[in-house]
Amino acid sequence: MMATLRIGTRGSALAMAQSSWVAERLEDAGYRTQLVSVSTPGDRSSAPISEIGVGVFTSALREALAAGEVDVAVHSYKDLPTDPDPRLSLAAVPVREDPRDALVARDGLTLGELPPGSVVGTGSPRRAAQIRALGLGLEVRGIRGNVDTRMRKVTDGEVDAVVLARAGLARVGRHEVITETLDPLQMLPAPAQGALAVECRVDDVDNEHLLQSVLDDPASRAAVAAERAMLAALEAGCSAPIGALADVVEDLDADGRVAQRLSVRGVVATGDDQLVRASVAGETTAAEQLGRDLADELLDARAAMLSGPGQ
Ligand SMILES: NCc1[nH]cc(CCC(=O)O)c1CC(=O)O
Repeated sequence: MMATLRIGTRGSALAMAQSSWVAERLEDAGYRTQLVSVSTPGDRSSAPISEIGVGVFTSALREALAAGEVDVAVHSYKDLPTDPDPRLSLAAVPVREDPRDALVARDGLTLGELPPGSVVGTGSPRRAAQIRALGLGLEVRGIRGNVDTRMRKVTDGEVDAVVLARAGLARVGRHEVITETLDPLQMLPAPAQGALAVECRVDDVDNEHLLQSVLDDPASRAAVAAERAMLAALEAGCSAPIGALADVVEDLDADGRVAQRLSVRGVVATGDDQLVRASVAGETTAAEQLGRDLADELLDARAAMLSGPGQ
């Protein structure tokens, strides 16, 4: 008789939706699962993420996994620190949800329809910098809280709109509140947004193979690897004003054959709300190198902008 896989999860609606989704895939493949709730300091605090730190949502789950209290940890990939944990293995990156950001605005409005002076609530420096750079005269106000708390600020009239990950809304079945899905040309998502990271202990090799064979999606893994390598090379955490999005695209190779390539875009805010953008493309098998190349391009472009002729 096979042992039951204990899946560690945070108690939030989003975390429960994500770990239940993973549990269902495993059950469908014939494995028995059990969800084990793990509470984290990030769930208990309402301070800004920039104060409580990267990894606040994920470290308690990782500790429970490393200690053998659970066999599988399911994280929102974008919440994981870039430093690898040598005790753990990234067994699977399941097929990614829509990575884009979404606007939830009063009266069904889109970004372009919000009158100048409208207040957009977001605690994310990445989202704030990109909203300001649109030049629409929108005011950004820092807010935090779970998906429901943030949406309530719109219905209560405290802000005119909020920006949230589309994937988070979709996973909790609330995508109908979205008034506009933001084009990545205007709003590049956080590296790994919309993707899950499924971890197990590094020495739990059978479990690692099982999780990989049932759950891993190589295209999602490659895209996210490039975005995270860019982030790591820029030595920034999840709350930094950095966006990235990699897409697997069909392209013609040197011999005119259709081949899969990875196209990666990145954006960095300079601190005075100017944005620096760059993009690279290459082999999906070289995802991490592509991410590092993109980081180099962004750093060069930023240096050129900061030292260039002022206006
Ligand atoms: N930082 C919190 C967080 N972590 C993951 C998601 C959404 C799901 C995802 O991006 O995978 C969210 C909420 C949000 O950014 O709106």
